[in-house]
Amino acid sequence: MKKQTEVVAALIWNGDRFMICQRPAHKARGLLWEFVGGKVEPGETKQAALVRECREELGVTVSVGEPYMDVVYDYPDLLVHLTLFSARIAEGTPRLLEHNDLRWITPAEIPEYDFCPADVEILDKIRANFI
Ligand SMILES: Nc1nc2c([nH]c(=O)n2[C@H]2C[C@H](O)[C@@H](COP(=O)(O)OP(=O)(O)OP(=O)(O)O)O2)c(=O)[nH]1
Ligand SMILES: [Mg+2]
Repeated sequence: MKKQTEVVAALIWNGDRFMICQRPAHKARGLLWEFVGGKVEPGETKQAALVRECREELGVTVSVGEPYMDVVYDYPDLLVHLTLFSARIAEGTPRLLEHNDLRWITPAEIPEYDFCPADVEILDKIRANFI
């Protein structure tokens, strides 16, 4: 049986737009869009992991809020348990230290992007909240 991998990610709003990031081409699920984040390391809290990942990937310090939603998704290579937290940027301006691209989009623009399959359920919830 595949071991479940804990992944954390950030839902960051700026007015009526939220941030999405395009995964680098060379990684699993390359060039698909996602929420910034990554795998929780052993001994680390989810919140601390999210702060670390946002520093590593975008060079910003985030303040982590409440969990917005969590999903489990069974990829061929990985069983992901993804927890998406509401977060805000406390310090810094996002830089592409790892990602291919970054956009701030409205919920109405969600269909224009190809997201990681695990995120689809989350994006449905975001859209539903803004209809
Ligand atoms: N960060 C992030 N990962 C996601 C999302 N949706 C989704 O299916 N994933 C998957 C993609 C990856 O296979 C897995 C782990 O994310 P990751 O590649 O960002 O992990 P990481 O930053 O720790 O990178 P690495 O050390 O494994 O290279 O979770 C999402 O919205 N954000
Ligand atoms: Mg990552």
